[in-house]
Amino acid sequence: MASPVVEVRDLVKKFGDRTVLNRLNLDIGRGEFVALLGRSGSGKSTLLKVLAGLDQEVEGTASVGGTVSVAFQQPRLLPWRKVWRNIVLGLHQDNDRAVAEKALAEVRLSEHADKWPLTLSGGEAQRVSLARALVREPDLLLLDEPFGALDALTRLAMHRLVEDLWRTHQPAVLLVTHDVDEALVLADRILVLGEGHIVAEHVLGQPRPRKAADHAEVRSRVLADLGVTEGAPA
Ligand SMILES: Nc1ncnc2c1ncn2[C@@H]1O[C@H](COP(=O)(O)OP(=O)(O)OP(=O)(O)O)[C@@H](O)[C@H]1O
Repeated sequence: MASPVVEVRDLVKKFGDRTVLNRLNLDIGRGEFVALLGRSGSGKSTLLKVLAGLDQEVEGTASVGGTVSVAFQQPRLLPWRKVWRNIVLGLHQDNDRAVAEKALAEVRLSEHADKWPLTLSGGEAQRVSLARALVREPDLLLLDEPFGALDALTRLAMHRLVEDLWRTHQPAVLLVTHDVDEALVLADRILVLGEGHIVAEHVLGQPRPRKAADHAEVRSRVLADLGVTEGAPA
């Protein structure tokens, strides 16, 4: 892989006596879209926190070549700042309304610039959160179950939006999800976390959009990796 944006080598993360990540290795290429699946408690969010630089008490190395933005399941907007000010919060040009408006147009929320976050729907708030992440033009975008709290139709619309934004901005993406179908639609590569490290990798075919039929076989294999009997929820 030419100059990976993420290089993780023998990463170990312990909480007290408990080893959550155990000699984990991972490379992500520039502009690559990777989905990370794993059973509840397998350490997905822990890995994202390490990559975001929020947890540095680890053994091994986790290097990121460039800037990182994170979007979480909960949008985490500041309720006392209008939507546009949330987007540019902390940027060096954080009074730059034009920057915020461009980002809002990209997530199709132009008319919401002057609203308060608490007046937004869940899907709208999540789009603001994406705009805030992308306005920093990150080399790596970490998405921690960003669509998990949304209804099914909104989630489908978000998938299309994220794919558009990914094509426009071309960050590498690491998406944590419980939804195998979401991973199949969005990712170039699906990784399965178990026993503290990557236990399976599935490379998905190009070009996009792939056909549903092409997904069926990979879907079965990912579910088997997760120890889920097909037909049962992951
Ligand atoms: N700050 C902490 N202190 C102690 N234990 C923690 C801490 N953070 C996470 N853990 C433990 O580490 C394990 C992995 O947690 P993590 O949140 O990374 O899992 P996950 O795969 O993201 O789970 P889920 O899919 O349910 O969100 C869990 O057993 C959790 O209880």
